Amino acid sequence: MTGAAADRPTFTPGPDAMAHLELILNGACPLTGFMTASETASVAKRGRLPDGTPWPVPVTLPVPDELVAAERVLLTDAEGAPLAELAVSERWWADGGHRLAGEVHFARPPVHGVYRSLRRAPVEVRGSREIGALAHRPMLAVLTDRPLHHRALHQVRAAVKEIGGGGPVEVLVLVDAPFDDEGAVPAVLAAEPLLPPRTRFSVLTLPRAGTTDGTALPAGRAEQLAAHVAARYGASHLLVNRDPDQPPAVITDDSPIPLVAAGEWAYDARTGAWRPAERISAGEARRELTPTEVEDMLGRGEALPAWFTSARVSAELARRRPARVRRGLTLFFTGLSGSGKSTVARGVADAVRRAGRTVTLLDGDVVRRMLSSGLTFSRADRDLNIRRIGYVAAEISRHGGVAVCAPIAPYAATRAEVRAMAEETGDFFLVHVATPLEVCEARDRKGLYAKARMGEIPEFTGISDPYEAPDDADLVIDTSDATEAESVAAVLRELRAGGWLPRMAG
Ligand SMILES: Nc1ncnc2c1ncn2[C@@H]1O[C@H](COP(=O)(O)OS(=O)(=O)O)[C@@H](OP(=O)(O)O)[C@H]1O
Ligand SMILES: Nc1ncnc2c1ncn2[C@@H]1O[C@H](COP(=O)(O)OP(=O)(O)O)[C@@H](O)[C@H]1O
Repeated sequence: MTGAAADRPTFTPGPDAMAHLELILNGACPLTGFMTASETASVAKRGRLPDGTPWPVPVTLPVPDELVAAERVLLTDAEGAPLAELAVSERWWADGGHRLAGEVHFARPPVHGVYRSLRRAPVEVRGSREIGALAHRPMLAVLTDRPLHHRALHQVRAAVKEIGGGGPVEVLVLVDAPFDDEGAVPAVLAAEPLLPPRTRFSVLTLPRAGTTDGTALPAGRAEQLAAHVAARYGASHLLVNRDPDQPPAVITDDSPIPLVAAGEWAYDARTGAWRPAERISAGEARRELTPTEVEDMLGRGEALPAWFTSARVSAELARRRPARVRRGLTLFFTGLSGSGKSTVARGVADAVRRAGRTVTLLDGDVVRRMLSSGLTFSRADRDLNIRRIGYVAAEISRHGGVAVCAPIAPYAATRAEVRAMAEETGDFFLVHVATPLEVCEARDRKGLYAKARMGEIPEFTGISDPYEAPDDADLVIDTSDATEAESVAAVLRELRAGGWLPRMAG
């Protein structure tokens, strides 16, 4: 998003650049600004800045074309609050986009981000330790973006013992969470009583992209980034948990603090306790549940087993991911005009209501009157219309409701945005009403196709404007040869099978 002031435009960085900016502003990296092309190349190649300072990942600022000429740019959060001013020293180009490099000057303490009070800057954590004996105590950093179940808790306790040799060790849990979503934060905090006594928490957002083209960080670089950031927080060691199925990460000499490899722990079904895997007799070792297994159990409303995780963490996860019969759902119909979206959506909404759930029907016509009046059928306006629907649906979902949406939504990228938005607060289910154009046109309930054919309505979907058929639909229906009741029943069947409706309803 760009703003207008002539001499100093404003700009809200995207998620990765925002994470980069936060690293610069809070002192978690050795940089005072965004990298130049040569700094980026050096870091990508050698894991070091040109002056030899070790640093594992590019820290760059991609900007839209209209910002390229700017000398100074005011960087703001998503709500427009100023965060910092960039004094541009270099403009460069990578992977199809412009980048700006230059010093960043702090404007105002950031207030954005979920759990802001827990987003402690490294200096705050270090400062609170630089007195007396604390300064010399080892501090083990644990970076996580997921809840700590029994396995992880055992690994932390074992590493504390290994580092401290019986003496006191502090633990710093760094929770990597997105800015605009609580992520795993509450579930991680729920494990506090089960962690060693001297444990503190800090929330941060690490960049996910390892290169300028947005590809994910390779494993070795992700570990290095974690080690550098942890060291800035004052940690003396970093616990690293390598997936035994993955090839070992390349460890360079550049790690600022020692990496402590977490041992492999498993649940011993014979003794009923977690133990190092090598001490468990063959056939008795049970590995922890996978995230998919956890998600499935939560979806069915089942409590997570006590051998796997604590009741506290389990309760927190159940709060965030209630059983699907109570969880928010965005049921999104897409298809050509006249394909049957409104008719089927109405029938489904009634049945879902009868099943006892709270439903809001966001039908195309009503939305265009209430939320999107004044918008045209240009691509930009259609996208805006769909984003508005997605935003409202996600909020309905956040409160456990079912949002049934029935716009044409012709563009795949915009539907993907809505899916991402909706999945932050609940589930998303996409129904493609794939009735062929000929059938829709023959129905021509509102006489619009005839007008479009005569050129009286420009940009008419399917005639003179595109419709990108989804390849990610959860259900495809064609209403050409079905009755309305049959089409409605097809959708309800899927909702029941997925667990969003009690089995007998409808
Ligand atoms: N140019 C053009 N193209 C497509 N549709 C048009 C157009 N102009 C008006 N209409 C009528 O508007 C309804 C589609 O609005 P939507 O909000 O669902 O469209 S979009 O998702 O924003 O593309 C659509 O209603 P449905 O028949 O319910 O789909 C049309 O009746
Ligand atoms: N199986 C079916 N499901 C939905 N609509 C059907 C079906 N069979 C015929 N129709 C008719 O097709 C038309 C679909 O219109 P509508 O639901 O407004 O479509 P859209 O919202 O996609 O523009 C209605 O006149 C409806 O009666």
